[in-house]
Amino acid sequence: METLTIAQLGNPILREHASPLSAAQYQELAPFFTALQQKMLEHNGVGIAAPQVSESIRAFIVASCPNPRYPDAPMMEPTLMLNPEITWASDSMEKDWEGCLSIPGIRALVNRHSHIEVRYDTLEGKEVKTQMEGFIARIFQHELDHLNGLVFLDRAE
Ligand SMILES: O=C(NO)N[C@@H](Cc1ccccc1)C(=O)O
Ligand SMILES: [Zn+2]
Repeated sequence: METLTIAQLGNPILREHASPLSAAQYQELAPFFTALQQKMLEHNGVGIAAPQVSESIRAFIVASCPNPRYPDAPMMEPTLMLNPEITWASDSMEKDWEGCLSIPGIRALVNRHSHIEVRYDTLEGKEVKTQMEGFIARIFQHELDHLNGLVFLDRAE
């Protein structure tokens, strides 16, 4: 697999509806997911979606951590989420600043659900159901948008 490059806004791949993964694909994609996380870290990202490196599949990494781009971000273990879905979202919304590795140098205020319940599969094929709030819920919603051909500017207030 050649080195990954991050697609920039204007690249049609960012506007595609990404394809679901079959569980048979999970393990064979392990090297790709390692490269995806590395690419995110190289850019001080707190999340990254597969379509951003031109792989239109339903997978992303949520990896909130304090870094130069988001000094106040909460700490969490970087988590690979396969075939992720929101199963419940609060009526309450909150606005906060977002950026995107595909739209460098631009931040915008985006309204997101304050609390969500989600499901996703792990690389080992285990289904995880959990709830998220605040900045981590925000990152999840931002990444899920990428799987559906949306970017944060589409929702900027
Ligand atoms: O472009 C991506 N992910 O798609 N990375 C974003 C993730 C993100 C999402 C929501 C709020 C802040 C930041 C980043 O700036 O690290
Ligand atoms: Zn993004």
